[in-house]
Amino acid sequence: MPTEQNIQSAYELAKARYADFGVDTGSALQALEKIAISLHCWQGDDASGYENPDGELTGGIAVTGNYPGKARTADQLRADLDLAYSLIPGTHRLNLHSIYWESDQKVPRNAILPEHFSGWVDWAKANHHGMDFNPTCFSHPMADDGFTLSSRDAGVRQFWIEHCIACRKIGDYFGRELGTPAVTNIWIPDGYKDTPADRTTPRRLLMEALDVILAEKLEHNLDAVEPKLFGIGSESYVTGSMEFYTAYALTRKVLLTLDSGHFHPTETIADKISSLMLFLDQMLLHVSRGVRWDSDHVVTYTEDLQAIAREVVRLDALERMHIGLDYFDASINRIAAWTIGSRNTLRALLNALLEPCQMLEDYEASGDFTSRLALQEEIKVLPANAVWDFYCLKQGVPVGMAFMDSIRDYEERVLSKR
Ligand SMILES: C[C@H](O)[C@H](O)[C@@H](O)C(=O)CO
Ligand SMILES: [Mn+2]
Repeated sequence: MPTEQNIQSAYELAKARYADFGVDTGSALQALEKIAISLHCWQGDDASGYENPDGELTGGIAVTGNYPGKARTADQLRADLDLAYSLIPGTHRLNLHSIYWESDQKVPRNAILPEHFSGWVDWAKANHHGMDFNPTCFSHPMADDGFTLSSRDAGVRQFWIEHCIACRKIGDYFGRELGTPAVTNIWIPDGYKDTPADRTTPRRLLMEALDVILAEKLEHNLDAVEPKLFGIGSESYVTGSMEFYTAYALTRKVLLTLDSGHFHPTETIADKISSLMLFLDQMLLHVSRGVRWDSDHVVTYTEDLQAIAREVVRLDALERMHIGLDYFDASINRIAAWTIGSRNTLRALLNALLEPCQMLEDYEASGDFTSRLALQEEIKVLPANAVWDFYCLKQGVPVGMAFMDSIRDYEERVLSKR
């Protein structure tokens, strides 16, 4: 492990190197410190929640693996999250799903109330986390035929409308209590395995249902809608497609969510952000990693991730972008999955903040594409990691792989005993 002295010296050298390109590493770190990533609670227990923890995960999403020690109670999940947050530099948010209520009795989804989440709010207050929220429109008998808000059955639609309205009110409660608005993100799994005869009716029903759900203005809640290209069992048609939700978000003035795993494998959301943000006020990103048919692998330091981070930073609109993680991996230590994905996302954002944008833009504006390419290649190998290590040191979190020591220790002391 590098000594503090070595980390400091490496940082000074990196600082001077970046200064040659007109980049101030100190300003980049100040900007990074303000970014709050929303950690997804469902990585901690394979999206089981407390309503029917041994039930099947449905809705065309899948968790594979059986790594020991998954959290089975809210207290366990919070303890696991505490460890993850302690290994990630900065102050971050929690993204909660509605099936993580706390109550002595089973609560029907259309009857959940703020009081069922007061334990989470107390914990978030004590630990300075903002919170975000999600209706859970899957893993439920009312979603068994694959349709929820766009179901042709009015009773089914009504149930999910009531659930989503209840969720928005809980989001508003989070926002009010924690002094930072909650983003309540609506994702539904609705779609057909095979070619539909009528593509319009489910979309019209979804549009009408969303209009009812979003009718009441809530001061502390921000609404978001999340498109998807396909899911397992909805390969041929998804009601909530990109075009549907883009048009919906633009006309209803809500946030559009882009999940980086929700598109064709060769399609990146990086190139969509600049276009959409010219027309949208705010956006939610679900940072994920698609691998073949799966949209939810742990976020690694890929070129795609770096390209997404560059677009977010170049927009100069970090206050208008909400950044959350979204993946499920039960084949490795779940706390490590949160930590690795979060640290990678932050590292990609730091790399983007260290980019000599002005130089690149000047070359481009003057038509000097040769120098633009030369500089783009040069900056790939500038010492960003020395700046990252220094940031971790200053934030009091482990540098490099040292975070694994805490995870192994916790695994031995706590997870192995569950
Ligand atoms: C569990 C989440 O609601 C889910 O991952 C959603 O955001 C999604 O991306 C579904 O594919
Ligand atoms: Mn998502």
